[in-house]
Amino acid sequence: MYFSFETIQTFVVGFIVVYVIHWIKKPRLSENEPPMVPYKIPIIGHTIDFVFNADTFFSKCRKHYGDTFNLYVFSQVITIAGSEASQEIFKASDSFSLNEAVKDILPLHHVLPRVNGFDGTQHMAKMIREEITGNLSLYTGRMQEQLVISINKEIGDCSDPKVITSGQKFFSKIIARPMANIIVGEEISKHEDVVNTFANIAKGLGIFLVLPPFLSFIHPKIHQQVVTLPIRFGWNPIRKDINTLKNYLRPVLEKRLKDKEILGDKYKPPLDIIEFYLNEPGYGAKVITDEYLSYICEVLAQLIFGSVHTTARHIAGALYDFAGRPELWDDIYEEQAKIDKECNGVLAIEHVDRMVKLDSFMRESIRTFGDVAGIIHRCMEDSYTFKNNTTIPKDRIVYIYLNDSYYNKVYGPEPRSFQPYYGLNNKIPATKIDKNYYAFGAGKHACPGRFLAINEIKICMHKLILNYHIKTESGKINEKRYVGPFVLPPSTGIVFEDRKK
Ligand code: HEM
Repeated sequence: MYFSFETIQTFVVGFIVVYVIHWIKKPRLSENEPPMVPYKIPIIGHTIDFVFNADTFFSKCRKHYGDTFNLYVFSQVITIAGSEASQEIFKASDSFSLNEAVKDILPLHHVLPRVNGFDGTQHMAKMIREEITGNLSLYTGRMQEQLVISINKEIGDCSDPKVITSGQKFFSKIIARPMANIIVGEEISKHEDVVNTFANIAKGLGIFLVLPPFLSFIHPKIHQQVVTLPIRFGWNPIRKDINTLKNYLRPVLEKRLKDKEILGDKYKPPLDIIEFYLNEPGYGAKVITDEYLSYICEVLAQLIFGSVHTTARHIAGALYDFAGRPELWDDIYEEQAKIDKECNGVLAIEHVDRMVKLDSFMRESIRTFGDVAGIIHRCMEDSYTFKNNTTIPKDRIVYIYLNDSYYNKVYGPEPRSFQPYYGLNNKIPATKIDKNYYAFGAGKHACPGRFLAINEIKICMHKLILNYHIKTESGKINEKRYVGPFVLPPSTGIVFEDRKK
Protein backbone atom coordinates (compact mmCIF):
# COMPACT_ATOMS: atom_id res chain seq x y z
CA MET A 1 0.00 0.00 0.00
CA TYR A 2 1.32 3.42 -0.93
CA PHE A 3 0.86 6.55 1.26
CA SER A 4 1.85 9.91 -0.18
CA PHE A 5 4.01 12.23 1.90
CA GLU A 6 0.98 14.61 2.29
CA THR A 7 -1.17 11.77 3.71
CA ILE A 8 1.49 10.80 6.25
CA GLN A 9 1.96 14.45 7.14
CA THR A 10 -1.82 14.85 7.71
CA PHE A 11 -1.89 11.75 9.94
CA VAL A 12 1.02 12.97 12.02
CA VAL A 13 -0.40 16.49 12.43
CA GLY A 14 -3.86 15.01 13.28
CA PHE A 15 -2.29 12.71 15.87
CA ILE A 16 -0.38 15.58 17.48
CA VAL A 17 -3.50 17.80 17.60
CA VAL A 18 -5.62 15.05 19.23
CA TYR A 19 -2.78 14.27 21.66
CA VAL A 20 -2.40 17.93 22.66
CA ILE A 21 -6.20 18.37 23.12
CA HIS A 22 -6.25 15.17 25.15
CA TRP A 23 -3.37 16.38 27.31
CA ILE A 24 -4.96 19.81 27.85
CA LYS A 25 -8.39 18.34 28.57
CA LYS A 26 -7.21 15.46 30.74
CA PRO A 27 -9.36 15.61 33.88
CA ARG A 28 -7.35 16.93 36.78
CA LEU A 29 -8.68 15.79 40.10
CA SER A 30 -7.94 17.30 43.50
CA GLU A 31 -6.95 15.23 46.49
CA ASN A 32 -9.40 12.76 47.98
CA GLU A 33 -12.05 13.18 45.31
CA PRO A 34 -14.94 10.72 44.89
CA PRO A 35 -13.81 7.80 42.68
CA MET A 36 -13.51 8.63 38.96
CA VAL A 37 -15.30 5.97 36.93
CA PRO A 38 -12.77 4.70 34.35
CA TYR A 39 -13.47 5.46 30.68
CA LYS A 40 -12.03 4.26 27.39
CA ILE A 41 -12.18 7.11 24.90
CA PRO A 42 -10.09 10.19 25.77
CA ILE A 43 -11.86 13.59 25.50
CA ILE A 44 -15.27 11.88 25.03
CA GLY A 45 -15.05 10.24 28.47
CA HIS A 46 -18.52 9.18 29.69
CA THR A 47 -20.43 11.59 27.44
CA ILE A 48 -22.01 8.85 25.30
CA ASP A 49 -23.31 6.88 28.30
CA PHE A 50 -24.49 10.12 29.93
CA VAL A 51 -26.45 11.18 26.84
CA PHE A 52 -27.86 7.85 25.67
CA ASN A 53 -27.88 5.47 28.61
CA ALA A 54 -27.96 7.47 31.84
CA ASP A 55 -30.34 5.27 33.82
CA THR A 56 -28.51 1.95 33.39
CA PHE A 57 -25.05 3.52 33.41
CA PHE A 58 -25.57 5.48 36.67
CA SER A 59 -27.08 2.42 38.29
CA LYS A 60 -23.98 0.33 37.44
CA CYS A 61 -21.64 3.08 38.67
CA ARG A 62 -23.60 3.39 41.92
CA LYS A 63 -23.18 -0.35 42.56
CA HIS A 64 -19.43 -0.32 41.89
CA TYR A 65 -18.33 3.05 43.28
CA GLY A 66 -20.80 3.87 46.05
CA ASP A 67 -22.82 6.93 46.96
CA THR A 68 -20.62 9.55 45.24
CA PHE A 69 -18.61 9.15 42.04
CA ASN A 70 -17.12 11.34 39.33
CA LEU A 71 -17.80 11.22 35.60
CA TYR A 72 -16.10 12.99 32.70
CA VAL A 73 -18.88 14.45 30.56
CA PHE A 74 -18.64 17.09 27.81
CA SER A 75 -15.03 17.65 28.88
CA GLN A 76 -15.92 18.46 32.47
CA VAL A 77 -15.59 16.43 35.63
CA ILE A 78 -19.00 16.22 37.30
CA THR A 79 -19.88 14.59 40.60
CA ILE A 80 -22.94 12.38 40.97
CA ALA A 81 -24.36 12.51 44.50
CA GLY A 82 -26.37 9.51 45.70
CA SER A 83 -29.10 9.86 48.29
CA GLU A 84 -26.72 10.23 51.29
CA ALA A 85 -24.57 12.98 49.75
CA SER A 86 -27.69 14.65 48.30
CA GLN A 87 -29.06 15.12 51.78
CA GLU A 88 -25.84 16.87 52.77
CA ILE A 89 -26.01 19.14 49.70
CA PHE A 90 -29.58 20.21 50.40
CA LYS A 91 -28.63 20.91 54.04
CA ALA A 92 -25.46 22.85 53.20
CA SER A 93 -27.37 25.52 51.29
CA ASP A 94 -24.59 28.13 51.75
CA SER A 95 -21.99 25.83 50.24
CA PHE A 96 -23.96 24.91 47.09
CA SER A 97 -25.97 26.94 44.61
CA LEU A 98 -28.54 25.74 42.10
CA ASN A 99 -28.76 29.14 40.38
CA GLU A 100 -25.00 29.35 39.84
CA ALA A 101 -25.00 25.84 38.33
CA VAL A 102 -27.95 26.49 36.04
CA LYS A 103 -26.30 29.61 34.55
CA ASP A 104 -24.00 27.41 32.42
CA ILE A 105 -26.83 25.56 30.65
CA LEU A 106 -29.60 28.13 30.90
CA PRO A 107 -27.94 31.53 30.49
CA LEU A 108 -31.06 33.50 31.39
CA HIS A 109 -29.01 36.45 32.66
CA HIS A 110 -28.68 37.42 28.97
CA VAL A 111 -32.45 37.23 28.34
CA LEU A 112 -33.57 38.72 31.66
CA PRO A 113 -30.73 41.20 32.36
CA ARG A 114 -32.68 43.43 34.78
CA VAL A 115 -33.20 40.53 37.21
CA ASN A 116 -29.93 38.80 36.28
CA GLY A 117 -31.51 35.49 35.20
CA PHE A 118 -32.72 33.57 38.22
CA ASP A 119 -31.33 35.91 40.87
CA GLY A 120 -33.94 37.01 43.38
CA THR A 121 -35.55 33.60 43.79
CA GLN A 122 -35.18 33.99 47.57
CA HIS A 123 -37.54 36.93 47.56
CA MET A 124 -39.82 35.11 45.11
CA ALA A 125 -39.91 32.07 47.40
CA LYS A 126 -41.03 34.31 50.28
CA MET A 127 -43.69 35.89 48.07
CA ILE A 128 -44.99 32.45 47.01
CA ARG A 129 -45.15 31.20 50.58
CA GLU A 130 -47.01 34.27 51.85
CA GLU A 131 -49.09 35.34 48.87
CA ILE A 132 -49.86 32.13 47.02
CA THR A 133 -49.66 29.25 49.51
CA GLY A 134 -51.08 31.49 52.24
CA ASN A 135 -54.08 32.32 50.02
CA LEU A 136 -54.50 28.94 48.34
CA SER A 137 -58.07 28.57 49.63
CA LEU A 138 -58.97 31.90 47.97
CA TYR A 139 -57.34 30.91 44.68
CA THR A 140 -58.89 27.41 44.49
CA GLY A 141 -62.26 28.51 43.01
CA ARG A 142 -60.56 30.73 40.44
CA MET A 143 -58.14 27.99 39.45
CA GLN A 144 -61.03 25.62 38.94
CA GLU A 145 -62.95 28.06 36.72
CA GLN A 146 -59.89 28.74 34.59
CA LEU A 147 -59.00 25.07 34.23
CA VAL A 148 -62.55 24.28 33.11
CA ILE A 149 -62.32 27.04 30.46
CA SER A 150 -58.98 25.60 29.29
CA ILE A 151 -60.27 22.03 29.19
CA ASN A 152 -63.38 23.04 27.25
CA LYS A 153 -61.33 25.07 24.81
CA GLU A 154 -58.45 22.66 24.26
CA ILE A 155 -60.28 19.30 24.52
CA GLY A 156 -64.00 20.13 24.46
CA ASP A 157 -66.68 17.87 23.09
CA CYS A 158 -65.49 14.28 22.68
CA SER A 159 -68.74 12.51 21.84
CA ASP A 160 -66.56 11.06 19.10
CA PRO A 161 -63.22 9.98 20.62
CA LYS A 162 -60.50 12.60 20.15
CA VAL A 163 -56.77 11.89 20.04
CA ILE A 164 -54.42 14.47 21.50
CA THR A 165 -50.63 14.31 21.23
CA SER A 166 -47.68 16.51 22.28
CA GLY A 167 -48.04 16.16 26.07
CA GLN A 168 -45.89 18.97 27.48
CA LYS A 169 -46.82 21.61 24.89
CA PHE A 170 -50.51 20.83 25.15
CA PHE A 171 -50.57 21.03 28.94
CA SER A 172 -48.56 24.26 28.98
CA LYS A 173 -51.57 25.80 27.23
CA ILE A 174 -53.98 24.35 29.80
CA ILE A 175 -51.97 25.42 32.84
CA ALA A 176 -51.12 28.88 31.44
CA ARG A 177 -54.68 30.14 32.03
CA PRO A 178 -54.97 29.59 35.83
CA MET A 179 -51.36 30.77 36.27
CA ALA A 180 -52.12 33.98 34.33
CA ASN A 181 -55.20 34.52 36.49
CA ILE A 182 -53.17 34.27 39.71
CA ILE A 183 -50.16 36.25 38.50
CA VAL A 184 -51.51 39.12 36.39
CA GLY A 185 -55.05 39.08 37.76
CA GLU A 186 -58.59 38.40 36.64
CA GLU A 187 -58.90 41.38 34.30
CA ILE A 188 -55.84 40.98 32.08
CA SER A 189 -55.84 37.17 32.03
CA LYS A 190 -59.19 37.13 30.18
CA HIS A 191 -57.30 38.05 27.02
CA GLU A 192 -56.30 35.05 24.96
CA ASP A 193 -52.99 36.63 23.87
CA VAL A 194 -52.00 37.08 27.53
CA VAL A 195 -52.71 33.40 28.21
CA ASN A 196 -50.60 32.55 25.15
CA THR A 197 -47.67 34.60 26.49
CA PHE A 198 -47.65 32.40 29.60
CA ALA A 199 -47.34 29.23 27.52
CA ASN A 200 -44.81 30.88 25.17
CA ILE A 201 -42.52 32.24 27.89
CA ALA A 202 -42.16 28.75 29.39
CA LYS A 203 -41.29 27.37 25.94
CA GLY A 204 -39.16 30.34 24.78
CA LEU A 205 -36.86 30.24 27.80
CA GLY A 206 -36.60 26.45 27.69
CA ILE A 207 -35.08 26.70 24.19
CA PHE A 208 -31.56 26.83 25.65
CA LEU A 209 -32.03 23.45 27.28
CA VAL A 210 -32.55 21.74 23.93
CA LEU A 211 -29.04 22.37 22.64
CA PRO A 212 -26.54 19.70 23.72
CA PRO A 213 -23.34 21.43 24.89
CA PHE A 214 -21.08 19.90 22.22
CA LEU A 215 -18.84 22.98 22.19
CA SER A 216 -18.07 22.34 25.84
CA PHE A 217 -15.64 19.72 24.51
CA ILE A 218 -13.45 22.72 23.77
CA HIS A 219 -14.50 24.75 26.85
CA PRO A 220 -17.83 25.10 28.76
CA LYS A 221 -17.71 28.89 28.34
CA ILE A 222 -17.55 28.47 24.55
CA HIS A 223 -20.93 26.68 24.57
CA GLN A 224 -22.41 29.53 26.58
CA GLN A 225 -20.84 32.18 24.32
CA VAL A 226 -22.16 30.50 21.17
CA VAL A 227 -25.73 29.83 22.35
CA THR A 228 -26.06 33.40 23.60
CA LEU A 229 -24.56 34.92 20.43
CA PRO A 230 -27.96 35.65 18.81
CA ILE A 231 -29.09 37.34 22.06
CA ARG A 232 -26.00 39.49 22.19
CA PHE A 233 -26.84 40.54 18.61
CA GLY A 234 -30.30 41.66 19.73
CA TRP A 235 -32.55 38.57 19.42
CA ASN A 236 -34.71 37.72 22.43
CA PRO A 237 -36.91 34.58 22.39
CA ILE A 238 -39.56 36.20 24.60
CA ARG A 239 -39.45 39.85 23.46
CA LYS A 240 -42.88 39.66 21.79
CA ASP A 241 -44.42 38.10 24.91
CA ILE A 242 -42.85 40.69 27.22
CA ASN A 243 -44.18 43.48 24.98
CA THR A 244 -47.68 41.95 25.04
CA LEU A 245 -47.58 41.77 28.84
CA LYS A 246 -46.30 45.36 29.07
CA ASN A 247 -49.14 46.63 26.87
CA TYR A 248 -51.81 44.97 28.99
CA LEU A 249 -50.19 45.75 32.33
CA ARG A 250 -49.68 49.50 31.81
CA PRO A 251 -53.35 50.70 31.96
CA VAL A 252 -54.24 48.26 34.74
CA LEU A 253 -51.31 49.26 36.97
CA GLU A 254 -51.89 52.96 36.28
CA LYS A 255 -55.55 52.60 37.25
CA ARG A 256 -54.65 50.76 40.44
CA LEU A 257 -52.22 53.51 41.50
CA LYS A 258 -54.83 56.17 40.77
CA ASP A 259 -57.60 54.30 42.64
CA LYS A 260 -55.32 53.90 45.61
CA GLU A 261 -54.60 57.61 45.67
CA ILE A 262 -58.29 58.54 45.44
CA LEU A 263 -59.75 55.87 47.70
CA GLY A 264 -56.99 55.73 50.33
CA ASP A 265 -57.94 53.22 53.04
CA LYS A 266 -61.11 52.29 51.15
CA TYR A 267 -59.06 50.84 48.27
CA LYS A 268 -59.74 47.09 47.96
CA PRO A 269 -56.54 45.47 46.67
CA PRO A 270 -57.22 42.77 44.07
CA LEU A 271 -55.83 39.35 44.95
CA ASP A 272 -53.02 38.70 42.47
CA ILE A 273 -49.27 38.84 42.27
CA ILE A 274 -48.96 42.11 40.36
CA GLU A 275 -50.74 43.85 43.23
CA PHE A 276 -48.26 42.32 45.67
CA TYR A 277 -45.30 43.59 43.65
CA LEU A 278 -46.82 47.05 43.21
CA ASN A 279 -46.69 47.50 46.99
CA GLU A 280 -43.47 45.68 47.71
CA PRO A 281 -40.38 47.78 48.60
CA GLY A 282 -37.82 47.42 45.81
CA TYR A 283 -40.42 46.03 43.38
CA GLY A 284 -43.18 48.68 43.46
CA ALA A 285 -43.58 52.01 41.66
CA LYS A 286 -45.27 55.37 42.14
CA VAL A 287 -45.31 56.03 38.39
CA ILE A 288 -45.63 53.34 35.70
CA THR A 289 -42.68 54.02 33.40
CA ASP A 290 -41.55 51.87 30.47
CA GLU A 291 -38.45 50.85 32.44
CA TYR A 292 -40.63 49.77 35.40
CA LEU A 293 -42.81 47.66 33.10
CA SER A 294 -39.73 46.02 31.55
CA TYR A 295 -38.37 45.25 34.99
CA ILE A 296 -41.59 43.85 36.47
CA CYS A 297 -42.22 41.74 33.34
CA GLU A 298 -38.79 40.14 33.81
CA VAL A 299 -39.71 39.33 37.43
CA LEU A 300 -42.97 37.79 36.20
CA ALA A 301 -41.14 35.87 33.44
CA GLN A 302 -38.97 34.20 36.12
CA LEU A 303 -42.11 33.16 37.97
CA ILE A 304 -43.90 32.00 34.80
CA PHE A 305 -40.93 29.90 33.69
CA GLY A 306 -40.55 28.30 37.14
CA SER A 307 -44.24 27.50 37.45
CA VAL A 308 -45.79 26.72 34.03
CA HIS A 309 -43.05 24.48 32.64
CA THR A 310 -42.77 22.23 35.71
CA THR A 311 -46.49 21.96 36.41
CA ALA A 312 -47.36 21.21 32.77
CA ARG A 313 -44.68 18.51 32.68
CA HIS A 314 -46.15 16.69 35.67
CA ILE A 315 -49.78 16.98 34.53
CA ALA A 316 -48.70 15.44 31.24
CA GLY A 317 -46.77 12.70 33.06
CA ALA A 318 -49.75 11.94 35.34
CA LEU A 319 -52.21 11.80 32.49
CA TYR A 320 -50.07 9.32 30.55
CA ASP A 321 -49.68 7.27 33.74
CA PHE A 322 -53.43 7.23 34.28
CA ALA A 323 -54.30 6.58 30.62
CA GLY A 324 -52.05 3.52 30.46
CA ARG A 325 -53.37 1.81 33.62
CA PRO A 326 -56.99 0.58 33.23
CA GLU A 327 -56.81 -1.16 36.62
CA LEU A 328 -56.90 2.28 38.31
CA TRP A 329 -59.63 3.95 36.27
CA ASP A 330 -62.73 2.93 38.28
CA ASP A 331 -61.22 3.43 41.73
CA ILE A 332 -59.88 6.91 41.06
CA TYR A 333 -63.01 7.91 39.12
CA GLU A 334 -65.24 6.85 42.04
CA GLU A 335 -63.34 9.13 44.42
CA GLN A 336 -63.75 12.06 42.01
CA ALA A 337 -67.45 11.37 41.44
CA LYS A 338 -68.08 11.22 45.21
CA ILE A 339 -66.29 14.52 45.84
CA ASP A 340 -68.02 16.14 42.86
CA LYS A 341 -71.38 15.18 44.38
CA GLU A 342 -70.39 16.49 47.81
CA CYS A 343 -69.30 19.88 46.47
CA ASN A 344 -71.97 20.11 43.80
CA GLY A 345 -69.32 20.65 41.14
CA VAL A 346 -67.70 23.61 42.93
CA LEU A 347 -64.47 22.61 44.64
CA ALA A 348 -63.17 24.34 47.75
CA ILE A 349 -59.73 23.59 49.16
CA GLU A 350 -61.10 21.03 51.63
CA HIS A 351 -62.53 19.01 48.70
CA VAL A 352 -59.15 19.04 47.00
CA ASP A 353 -57.59 17.86 50.28
CA ARG A 354 -60.06 14.96 50.34
CA MET A 355 -58.82 13.63 46.96
CA VAL A 356 -56.48 11.30 48.80
CA LYS A 357 -56.32 8.57 46.17
CA LEU A 358 -55.63 11.11 43.45
CA ASP A 359 -52.97 12.74 45.66
CA SER A 360 -51.29 9.40 46.26
CA PHE A 361 -51.45 8.57 42.54
CA MET A 362 -49.84 11.97 41.82
CA ARG A 363 -47.01 11.34 44.25
CA GLU A 364 -46.30 8.04 42.55
CA SER A 365 -46.50 9.58 39.10
CA ILE A 366 -44.00 12.27 40.13
CA ARG A 367 -41.69 9.69 41.76
CA THR A 368 -41.60 7.38 38.77
CA PHE A 369 -41.51 10.22 36.24
CA GLY A 370 -38.48 11.98 37.73
CA ASP A 371 -35.18 12.73 36.01
CA VAL A 372 -32.48 10.08 36.45
CA ALA A 373 -30.32 12.88 37.88
CA GLY A 374 -30.78 16.65 38.00
CA ILE A 375 -31.30 19.61 40.37
CA ILE A 376 -27.65 20.45 39.62
CA HIS A 377 -25.66 22.45 42.19
CA ARG A 378 -22.34 24.28 42.00
CA CYS A 379 -19.91 23.99 44.91
CA MET A 380 -19.39 27.56 46.16
CA GLU A 381 -16.77 26.84 48.86
CA ASP A 382 -13.02 26.39 48.22
CA SER A 383 -13.80 22.70 48.70
CA TYR A 384 -16.47 20.57 50.33
CA THR A 385 -15.91 17.31 52.18
CA PHE A 386 -18.79 14.83 52.36
CA LYS A 387 -19.40 12.65 55.40
CA ASN A 388 -17.94 9.72 53.43
CA ASN A 389 -14.64 11.71 53.50
CA THR A 390 -14.49 12.43 49.78
CA THR A 391 -13.82 16.06 48.83
CA ILE A 392 -14.89 18.08 45.81
CA PRO A 393 -13.25 21.36 44.73
CA LYS A 394 -14.77 24.83 44.24
CA ASP A 395 -17.01 25.20 41.16
CA ARG A 396 -17.61 21.46 40.78
CA ILE A 397 -21.06 20.75 39.29
CA VAL A 398 -22.90 18.09 41.28
CA TYR A 399 -25.91 16.18 39.96
CA ILE A 400 -28.44 14.94 42.52
CA TYR A 401 -28.84 11.27 41.59
CA LEU A 402 -32.62 11.31 41.92
CA ASN A 403 -33.22 7.68 40.95
CA ASP A 404 -31.06 6.66 43.90
CA SER A 405 -33.65 8.14 46.22
CA TYR A 406 -36.77 7.37 44.13
CA TYR A 407 -35.87 3.72 43.56
CA ASN A 408 -34.86 3.01 47.08
CA LYS A 409 -35.62 -0.11 49.10
CA VAL A 410 -38.21 1.73 51.25
CA TYR A 411 -40.43 1.25 48.20
CA GLY A 412 -40.22 -2.52 48.63
CA PRO A 413 -38.47 -5.28 46.68
CA GLU A 414 -39.51 -3.76 43.33
CA PRO A 415 -39.03 -0.03 43.81
CA ARG A 416 -39.43 0.64 40.08
CA SER A 417 -42.96 -0.74 40.03
CA PHE A 418 -45.84 1.78 39.99
CA GLN A 419 -47.41 1.82 43.47
CA PRO A 420 -50.33 4.27 43.22
CA TYR A 421 -51.36 4.01 46.86
CA TYR A 422 -47.92 4.07 48.48
CA GLY A 423 -48.50 7.65 49.70
CA LEU A 424 -52.01 6.87 50.93
CA ASN A 425 -50.96 3.73 52.80
CA ASN A 426 -48.01 5.52 54.38
CA LYS A 427 -49.80 8.82 54.99
CA ILE A 428 -47.35 10.83 52.86
CA PRO A 429 -48.95 13.56 50.74
CA ALA A 430 -47.53 14.47 47.32
CA THR A 431 -46.15 17.77 48.65
CA LYS A 432 -44.16 16.16 51.47
CA ILE A 433 -40.43 16.12 50.88
CA ASP A 434 -38.25 13.35 52.24
CA LYS A 435 -34.97 11.69 51.37
CA ASN A 436 -36.81 9.17 49.19
CA TYR A 437 -38.66 11.85 47.23
CA TYR A 438 -36.61 14.85 46.09
CA ALA A 439 -38.93 15.98 43.26
CA PHE A 440 -39.20 19.41 44.90
CA GLY A 441 -35.64 19.57 46.20
CA ALA A 442 -35.19 19.85 49.97
CA GLY A 443 -33.92 22.11 52.75
CA LYS A 444 -33.91 25.89 52.70
CA HIS A 445 -34.51 26.13 48.92
CA ALA A 446 -37.18 23.42 48.64
CA CYS A 447 -39.78 24.39 46.04
CA PRO A 448 -42.19 26.89 47.60
CA GLY A 449 -44.64 26.45 44.68
CA ARG A 450 -45.35 22.77 45.33
CA PHE A 451 -48.61 23.34 47.21
CA LEU A 452 -49.99 25.39 44.34
CA ALA A 453 -48.66 22.93 41.75
CA ILE A 454 -50.15 19.83 43.38
CA ASN A 455 -53.49 21.57 43.96
CA GLU A 456 -53.62 22.69 40.37
CA ILE A 457 -52.69 19.28 39.00
CA LYS A 458 -55.28 17.56 41.22
CA ILE A 459 -58.05 19.95 40.16
CA CYS A 460 -57.11 19.49 36.52
CA MET A 461 -56.97 15.68 36.77
CA HIS A 462 -60.25 15.66 38.77
CA LYS A 463 -62.09 17.56 36.04
CA LEU A 464 -60.55 15.49 33.23
CA ILE A 465 -61.37 12.17 34.90
CA LEU A 466 -64.96 13.31 35.61
CA ASN A 467 -65.54 14.44 32.03
CA TYR A 468 -63.76 11.84 29.94
CA HIS A 469 -62.76 8.22 29.56
CA ILE A 470 -59.02 8.57 29.02
CA LYS A 471 -56.74 5.93 27.50
CA THR A 472 -53.50 5.75 25.58
CA GLU A 473 -53.89 5.37 21.83
CA SER A 474 -51.58 2.34 21.92
CA GLY A 475 -53.56 0.74 24.75
CA LYS A 476 -50.25 0.35 26.65
CA ILE A 477 -48.22 2.27 29.20
CA ASN A 478 -46.19 4.71 27.12
CA GLU A 479 -42.44 4.79 27.56
CA LYS A 480 -40.80 7.90 29.00
CA ARG A 481 -38.39 9.74 26.70
CA TYR A 482 -34.96 10.79 27.91
CA VAL A 483 -32.67 13.64 26.92
CA GLY A 484 -29.49 12.60 28.71
CA PRO A 485 -30.53 12.09 32.36
CA PHE A 486 -33.61 14.31 31.96
CA VAL A 487 -37.02 12.81 31.36
CA LEU A 488 -39.70 14.13 28.99
CA PRO A 489 -43.38 13.16 28.84
CA PRO A 490 -44.26 10.84 25.96
CA SER A 491 -45.57 12.61 22.86
CA THR A 492 -47.82 9.76 21.78
CA GLY A 493 -51.62 9.94 21.49
CA ILE A 494 -54.09 10.06 24.37
CA VAL A 495 -57.72 9.28 23.54
CA PHE A 496 -60.47 11.33 25.22
CA GLU A 497 -64.10 10.20 25.03
CA ASP A 498 -67.05 11.83 26.82
CA ARG A 499 -68.36 9.91 29.81
CA LYS A 500 -72.08 9.30 29.54
CA LYS A 501 -73.76 11.53 32.13
C1 HEM B 1 -44.74 20.01 39.80
C2 HEM B 1 -44.26 21.24 39.72
C3 HEM B 1 -42.94 21.70 40.28
C4 HEM B 1 -41.78 21.01 40.47
C5 HEM B 1 -41.50 19.54 40.20
C6 HEM B 1 -40.81 21.95 41.04
C7 HEM B 1 -39.52 21.61 41.38
C8 HEM B 1 -38.62 22.48 41.97
C9 HEM B 1 -37.28 22.13 42.38
C10 HEM B 1 -36.64 20.76 42.22
C11 HEM B 1 -36.70 23.23 42.91
C12 HEM B 1 -35.26 23.35 43.48
C13 HEM B 1 -35.30 23.06 44.95
C14 HEM B 1 -33.95 23.05 45.65
O1 HEM B 1 -33.01 23.75 45.21
O2 HEM B 1 -33.82 22.35 46.66
C15 HEM B 1 -37.67 24.30 42.85
C16 HEM B 1 -37.45 25.59 43.29
C17 HEM B 1 -38.34 26.62 43.11
N1 HEM B 1 -39.62 26.53 42.62
FE1 HEM B 1 -40.56 24.85 41.99
N2 HEM B 1 -41.40 23.17 41.15
C18 HEM B 1 -42.70 23.07 40.71
C19 HEM B 1 -43.65 24.08 40.67
C20 HEM B 1 -43.42 25.39 41.03
C21 HEM B 1 -44.41 26.45 40.98
C22 HEM B 1 -45.87 26.27 40.54
C23 HEM B 1 -43.78 27.60 41.38
C24 HEM B 1 -44.33 28.98 41.51
C25 HEM B 1 -45.55 29.28 41.87
C26 HEM B 1 -42.40 27.24 41.72
C27 HEM B 1 -41.45 28.14 42.17
C28 HEM B 1 -40.18 27.79 42.59
C29 HEM B 1 -39.20 28.75 43.12
C30 HEM B 1 -39.38 30.26 43.29
C31 HEM B 1 -38.06 28.02 43.46
C32 HEM B 1 -36.73 28.55 44.05
C33 HEM B 1 -36.77 28.42 45.57
C34 HEM B 1 -35.51 28.95 46.25
O3 HEM B 1 -34.49 29.16 45.58
O4 HEM B 1 -35.54 29.14 47.47
N3 HEM B 1 -42.22 25.91 41.49
N4 HEM B 1 -38.83 23.82 42.27
